[in-house]
Amino acid sequence: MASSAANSLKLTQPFFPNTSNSSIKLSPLHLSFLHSSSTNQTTPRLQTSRSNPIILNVLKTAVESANISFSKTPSLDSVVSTPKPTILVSEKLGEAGLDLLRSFGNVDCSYNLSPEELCSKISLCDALIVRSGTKVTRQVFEAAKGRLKVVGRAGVGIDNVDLQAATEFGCLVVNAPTANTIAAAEHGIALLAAMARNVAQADASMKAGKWQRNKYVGVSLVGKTLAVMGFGKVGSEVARRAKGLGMHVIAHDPYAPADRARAIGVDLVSFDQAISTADFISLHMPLTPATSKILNDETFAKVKKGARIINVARGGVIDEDALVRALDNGTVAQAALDVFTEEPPSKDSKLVQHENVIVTPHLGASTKEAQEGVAVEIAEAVVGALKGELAATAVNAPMVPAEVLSELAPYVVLAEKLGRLAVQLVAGGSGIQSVKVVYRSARDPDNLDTRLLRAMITKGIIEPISSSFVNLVNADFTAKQKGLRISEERVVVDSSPEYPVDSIQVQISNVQSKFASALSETGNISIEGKVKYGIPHLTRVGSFNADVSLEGNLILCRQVDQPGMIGRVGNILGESNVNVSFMSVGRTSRRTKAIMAIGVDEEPDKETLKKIGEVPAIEEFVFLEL
Ligand SMILES: NC(=O)c1ccc[n+]([C@@H]2O[C@H](COP(=O)([O-])OP(=O)(O)OC[C@H]3O[C@@H](n4cnc5c(N)ncnc54)[C@H](O)[C@@H]3O)[C@@H](O)[C@H]2O)c1
Ligand SMILES: O=C(O)[C@H](O)COP(=O)(O)O
Repeated sequence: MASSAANSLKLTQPFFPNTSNSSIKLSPLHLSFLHSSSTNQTTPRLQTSRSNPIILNVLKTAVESANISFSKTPSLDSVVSTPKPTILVSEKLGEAGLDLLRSFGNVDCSYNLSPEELCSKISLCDALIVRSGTKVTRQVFEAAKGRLKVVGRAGVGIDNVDLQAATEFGCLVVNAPTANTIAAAEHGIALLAAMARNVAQADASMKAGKWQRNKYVGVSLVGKTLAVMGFGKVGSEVARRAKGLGMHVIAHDPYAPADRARAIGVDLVSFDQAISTADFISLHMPLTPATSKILNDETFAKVKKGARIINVARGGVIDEDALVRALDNGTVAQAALDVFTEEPPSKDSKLVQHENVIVTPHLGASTKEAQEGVAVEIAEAVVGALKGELAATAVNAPMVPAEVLSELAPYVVLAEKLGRLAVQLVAGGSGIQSVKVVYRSARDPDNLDTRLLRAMITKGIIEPISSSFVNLVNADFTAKQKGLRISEERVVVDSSPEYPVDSIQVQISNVQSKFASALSETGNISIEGKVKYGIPHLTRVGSFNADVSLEGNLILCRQVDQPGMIGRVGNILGESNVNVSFMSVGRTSRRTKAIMAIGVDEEPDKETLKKIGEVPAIEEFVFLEL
C-alpha cells in the first residue's frame, strides 16, 4: 500500500459548488494566484511572479465568465487590490500616454539611464517602457528579480529587447505596431525625394554662401522603378505613395500575400529581381538573423548600376562598410539613411560623411502625431497587461482572443488541476519526460486553440516539483528547458459543439506510479477530466471511471468491490473531523476491483491516512492536494 501527502499548495478554505445557479466558488488555489506577490520566490535562473498578468487574466476571465462568487472569502476587488504598480519610462513618451499611465500607476520618467542605472532601478519596477534607444538586455531581466511583468516598446522594432530572455523570465513584451506606420512611410518618401533632388546638400551649400545650380541637378522620380523590400505596414504605405508620384513599384517580401500587393498595383518579385531592376531600393523589413546585412558586397554587386538606397528600417540590414565601397565605386549612386547599425554612429563615420549620402537621426517615427499615437497605444497595452488582460500586441506570448479566453476559462482550471494531479501520481522511474494530452471535442481540431490549456497543464506538472513559476509566456520554454516533451492529440467526438472541449486526458509515460491503478493498459499514468456545470471534474483514473469534483483535496483508494467500504473510510475520516465533500466509486466489473475517489476539505493527518491504509479490503491509496 502506498500513501502520499503531496507537496503542493496548501488549501486553507473549503469551497463547494453552488448548484442552485451556474455560479461557482473561487478556491484558495485561485486566490493564491490572484494575490499579488512580489515575494521574491527565488529560483536559480527563472524568476517570475505568481501574480503575472497572464495568469491573473485567465483567472479573472474565469471569474467573470463563470460568475464566480465567494463564500468565506473577501470580495474579488479587495483580493486583487494591490499597491500601485511602478512604471519606468526610459525614453521620451507623448504626454497623452504618460497621463494614461499616471492614472494607473506610479510613473518614473528617467531618461538617458546608463545600463548600470537601468539595472539598479529595474527591480523596483513592474513595467518598463522604451523606444529604440534603451537596450533591454538579459542583464536587465536578471536584475529585475522577478518583479518586471511587462516591457512596452513604444514603436515597432523590438530588436533592442532580448525577447528570449524576456520569455525565459516570464516577462511579457508588447509593442505599438501601428501608430507610427504613416510617419515612417512619409519619412521614407521625404528621404527619397530629398535624395533625388539633393535637397540636403544644396541647403548646406547655400548656407555656406554658395549658389551651385549646376552641381545639384537631380534625377526625376516619375517612371522610375522603386523596389520596396519588405511589404508590411510601412512598405505598403511607401508603395502607395510612390505610385502617386508616378513610379513603377515592385516589392520583395517572401511572406506578403500577393493579393494585397496586387490590390495596390505592386508586383511581388524575387530578391534578385528586385535589386537588379530597381532605380530606387527602399528597405522596410525587420532586423532578423535572415535580414542582417542583407545588402552586402555580394548583393551590391547585383544591383542596377547607379541605384539609390533608402533605409528607414534598421541600420543592421545593410553592411555599412560594403555600402561605402558601393558608393565609392559608383555601384550605388546615393543613399538616404535614417537608421544605423550603431546609434548614434561615430562622428567620423565614413558613411555619414559621404557626400552622396543624406542622413537623419532615426526620425522615422518622430512626428507629433505618431509620438502621441504610440504613447497612447503602448500605455494602453502596458496598463492592460498590468491589469491582467492579454495584450493584442504581445510579442512573446500567444495572442488568445478575448472570446476564446472566456470560453476556455473553466477548462483552464481543469487543465492545471489535471497536470497537478498527474504529477503527484508519479513515484519515480526515469523522470518525467513525455506527456501526452488528448483533447476530445466536437469541434474541428483547427477550431480548437489549446495553447492556453497546454500552458496550464505544463504549469500544473512543473510547479509542484520545481521552484520555477510557469505562465503563458514561459510555459513552452520552461517545459523544453526541463526536458519535458508535451505532445497533443485532438480527437473529434460526438458531443455538443457548444462547448470547446468535452474531456482532457493527461498521460505521463515511462514512469512508475504511487497509485498503480492510475496506470492505463499501456502503462502510462492516465487521468481524464471534464467540466460539468462549470466545475472541473475528474472522470477517469487509469482504467477506472470516477466522478469527483476537483476541489479541496482528494483521496484515491483501490479496493475489493464489496459493500460497506464507503462507510468504513467515511467513519475513519469523520472520527478525525475531516469533512468529506464528494465520494464516487468506479469499477471495471461487479465485485472485483473498484476505485473510490473521496473529496475532503481538510488534509487528514498521518494517523488517519494510516488507518485508511489498514482497512483490509483497501489495496492501495494515495492522498493528493489539488
Ligand atoms: N525609422 C523609424 O523610425 C521606423 C519607424 C517605424 C518602423 N521602422 C522599422 O521599419 C520596419 C518595418 O516596420 P513595419 O511596421 O512595416 O513592420 P511589418 O512587420 O508590418 O513589416 C515587415 C515586413 O517585412 C517582411 N519581411 C520579413 N523578412 C523579410 C525578408 N527576409 N525579406 C523581405 N521582407 C521580409 C515581413 O513579411 C513583413 O511584411 C521595421 O524594421 C521597423 O522597426 C522604423
Ligand atoms: O521601430 C520603430 O518603431 C521605429 O524605429 C521608431 O523608433 P523610436 O521609437 O526610437 O523613434
